[in-house]
Amino acid sequence: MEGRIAKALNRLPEGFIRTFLKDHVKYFSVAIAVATGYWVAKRLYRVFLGPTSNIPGNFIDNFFNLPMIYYSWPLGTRYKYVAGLHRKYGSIVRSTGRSISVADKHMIKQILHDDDVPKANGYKNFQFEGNQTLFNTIDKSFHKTRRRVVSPAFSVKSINALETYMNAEVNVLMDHIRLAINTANQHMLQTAEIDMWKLLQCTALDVIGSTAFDQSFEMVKTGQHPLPKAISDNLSMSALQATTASIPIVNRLVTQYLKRRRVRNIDIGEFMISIIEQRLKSGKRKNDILQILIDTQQAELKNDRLDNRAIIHENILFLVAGSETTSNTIGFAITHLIESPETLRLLQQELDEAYPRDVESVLKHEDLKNLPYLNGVINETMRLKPVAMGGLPRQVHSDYVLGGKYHIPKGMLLNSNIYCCQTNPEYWPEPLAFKPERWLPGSDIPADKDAFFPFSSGSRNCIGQNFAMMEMRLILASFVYNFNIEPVTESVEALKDLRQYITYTIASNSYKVRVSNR
Ligand code: HEM
Repeated sequence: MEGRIAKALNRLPEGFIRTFLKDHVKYFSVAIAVATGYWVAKRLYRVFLGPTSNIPGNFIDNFFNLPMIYYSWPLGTRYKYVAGLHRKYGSIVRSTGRSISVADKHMIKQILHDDDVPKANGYKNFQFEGNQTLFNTIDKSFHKTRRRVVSPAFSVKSINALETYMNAEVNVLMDHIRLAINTANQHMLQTAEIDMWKLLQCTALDVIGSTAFDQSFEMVKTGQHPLPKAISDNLSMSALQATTASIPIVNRLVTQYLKRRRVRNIDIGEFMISIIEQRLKSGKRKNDILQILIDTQQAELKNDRLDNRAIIHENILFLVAGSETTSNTIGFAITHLIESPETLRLLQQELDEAYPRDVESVLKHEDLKNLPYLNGVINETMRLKPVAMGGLPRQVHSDYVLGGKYHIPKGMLLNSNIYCCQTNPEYWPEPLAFKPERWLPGSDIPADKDAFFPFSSGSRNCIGQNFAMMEMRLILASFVYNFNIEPVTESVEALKDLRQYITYTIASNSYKVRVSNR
C-alpha cells in the first residue's frame, strides 16, 4: 500500500505539496487506511448490527447506498426492482441504505393513517417556484389549513354539481369515436382503429379544464393546447430533479436548467390569472371548482382566504393530479377487459340490464355508482395498476418504531408500497389475476379492503377520489356500453413495457384498439 501511494505521488507535479506528501507518506498511508476502515466498518455495522439490520434486503444496496437513479434505469422501472425485493424477502425490505419499503397492510395503516408520518422531503421538488400546494407541502400545519379550505370543492354536493360538465366531455369523446367509425365504414372497414390511451388523456384534460374553471381545453377535438403541454413539461422535469436528488452536482445542474425552462413557461401563470380575472370581472357565478376557491376570499378568517397565487397553484395541481391519474386507470381497465373478454361481456351485460338497449337513455352517475361489476372492474384495475405504483414515501423526523419491532432511525424513508401490498399473496388469493368478482358481495375470494390503498390513507389521502370515481365510472361505462372493442397486435406488445414516471403508464404512451358500434 505504502509503495503504491509513493508511486502515485511521483505523478504529482514537482513542488512543495509533492515533497511534503512524500516525506510523510507513511502517515498519509495510515490516514487513508484508517478512513477506509472506518467507512467500511460503519457500513458493515449498518448492514449487520445497526437498528435496521433485522430488516432484510440486498447487501450491495445497503452497503453502498447507491443513488436512486442507479435503480431507476431504464427510467421509470425502479418499482420492478423493489417488487423483486419484496418477492424475495417478504413484506418489509430495505430498498436502499436509507429507505425501507413496506407491503404489510398493518404497517402501512400505521404509517399513513394512525401515526400520519410526514411526507418525505423529496416532495419539495414538486414545488413550482417554491409554491406549496396541498400535494407537495411537507409542512403539516400548512397542509391542515389548506386542506380545510379546499375541501368544500370536493364535497359530495360539489362533485355532484360537476356531473353536467363531465357528461358534456364524455359526449364529445363518444361523438369523436362514432365519427371515426363512420369514416372507417365509408372506407368499407367494419372497425376503426383509435389510440385509446391518448384519447383518454385528452378527455381527462378536457374534464379537468371544464370542472376546474369551466374551460375545456378541447383536446379531444383539436389534439393540443399549450397549457397542458407546459404543465407536463414542468412535471417531467420535477421528476428528473427528484431522481437526481442524491447526486448534488447533477441535481444542481438539473435545477439550473429547470429554472431557465420555467421562465420560458411563464404562460402557465398568465393563462391562469387571466381566467381568474375574467371570472371576477364577469360577476357571473359558476358551479366549478374555481368558484369555490374564489369564494374563500370572502372568508372571515385571514388564514381561510386563498389569494390569487394560491388559487393558481392549486388549480395547476388539480390539472396534474386529476388528469393522467384517471385517464391511465381507465386505460388500464380497458386493457384488462380486452385481455379477458368474459369480464368485458359481464360488464356490458350489467350495463345493458341497467339501461335496456331499446330505450334511449343517458348514463347517470346516480345509477352507475351502484353497479357492482363496474365498481369491481375499476377497483380491480386500481389494485393491479395503482397510479402510485412506486409507493408513498414518508420520512421519520425522530427515531420511530414500526410494527412494534422495527427500529427506524431518524431521517429514514418509509415507503408504503401499495402495489406490493395490493398483490401480497397473504391478503389476495391469485394475487396477479384480474378478477372483478372479488369485489362482489358473497365472493369466494373476497377482496381484503384493509389491504387496498389506491387513494392512500390518512390526512394525505386523495382529496379527489370521489371526483375520480365519478369520472372513471362515466367514461368507462359509456365507452363499453356504446362500442365493441378488439385488440390491435402492436398494443399487446405495448403492454410489455410499463413505467412509473409520475403516474403508472405505458412506456410508448399509446394503446390502440379497434372499435365498432354495438
Ligand atoms: C384514479 C384516480 C386517482 C388516484 C388513484 C389518485 C391517487 C392519489 C394518491 C395515492 C394520493 C396520495 C399521494 C401521496 O401521498 O404522494 C393522492 C393525492 C392527491 N390527489 Fe389524487 N388520485 C386520483 C385522482 C385525483 C383527482 C381527479 C384529483 C383532483 C381533481 C386528485 C387530487 C389529489 C390531490 C390534491 C392530492 C393531495 C392531497 C393532500 O395531500 O391533501 N387526485 N391521489
